[in-house]
Amino acid sequence: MNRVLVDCDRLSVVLDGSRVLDNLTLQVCEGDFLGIVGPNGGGKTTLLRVILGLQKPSDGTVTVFDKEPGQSPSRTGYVPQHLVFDRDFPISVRDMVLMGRLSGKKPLQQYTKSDRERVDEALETVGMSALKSRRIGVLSGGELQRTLIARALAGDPELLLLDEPTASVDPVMKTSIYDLLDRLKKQLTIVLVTHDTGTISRHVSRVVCLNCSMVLRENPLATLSGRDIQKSYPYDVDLLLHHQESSRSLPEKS
Ligand SMILES: Nc1ncnc2c1ncn2[C@@H]1O[C@H](COP(=O)(O)OP(=O)(O)OP(=O)(O)O)[C@@H](O)[C@H]1O
Repeated sequence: MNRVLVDCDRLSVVLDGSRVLDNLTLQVCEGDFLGIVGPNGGGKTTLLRVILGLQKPSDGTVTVFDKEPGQSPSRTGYVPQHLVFDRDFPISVRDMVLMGRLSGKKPLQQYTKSDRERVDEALETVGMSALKSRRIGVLSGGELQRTLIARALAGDPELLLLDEPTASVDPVMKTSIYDLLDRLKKQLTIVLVTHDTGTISRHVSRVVCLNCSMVLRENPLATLSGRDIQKSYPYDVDLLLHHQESSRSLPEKS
């Protein structure tokens, strides 16, 4: 088995009196591309926040790179679901991506030539080089997502956590973000929170469902059925099971 990077053992998180995660046991190993699906409010973002050290567990233990969460910031890249910023603030795409090099720097320490080179590589990787001088406030949803992915990559992480990176992008940009993740998964361990249940099976190596009753079911992809995913959602979902050569729909509805 590959090295365990994230180890959640009987993790529970209670927020404002509600048990958001309940007794969750989960490992993320080096080389995994793990998809996390589940309904709105199912605790997906909370799980990422625990892994990042931004949310303390109420019960259970979590280690990330064999340490307490948050102790290895330069090894973990994060692409948040929501970015709150002033759209009029005059910061360029390149400046935003440079922030990915801040980890480990002392206050007011200058960026180096190698920081800037790494940023240009990250922009190239996500296909944003041509827009590097553009103000972030005018970017489209897909361009902003690519910028945020570049910012995460600029820190040279070993583990990349993405929270719904395709939530507000059109189908073409969605495909291109998945193409990018397919390339990145050869070098990085990836945890992807998404509602794209019909798409992810083509890309990820494993899927974890955090469902309405906050009970975790973890299945090897081969045994994850349409009914399993449908049970996690309070409404009908369309599912496609993709094999390497062909695809077929799963008509199961509970
Ligand atoms: N700081 C907080 N205080 C109280 N409740 C919170 C807090 N943060 C999150 N919650 C609640 O915890 C639950 C899980 O939230 P979380 O954002 O983890 O869900 P999610 O699965 O990522 O949802 P979505 O798919 O809508 O993004 C929600 O009901 C949310 O309102």
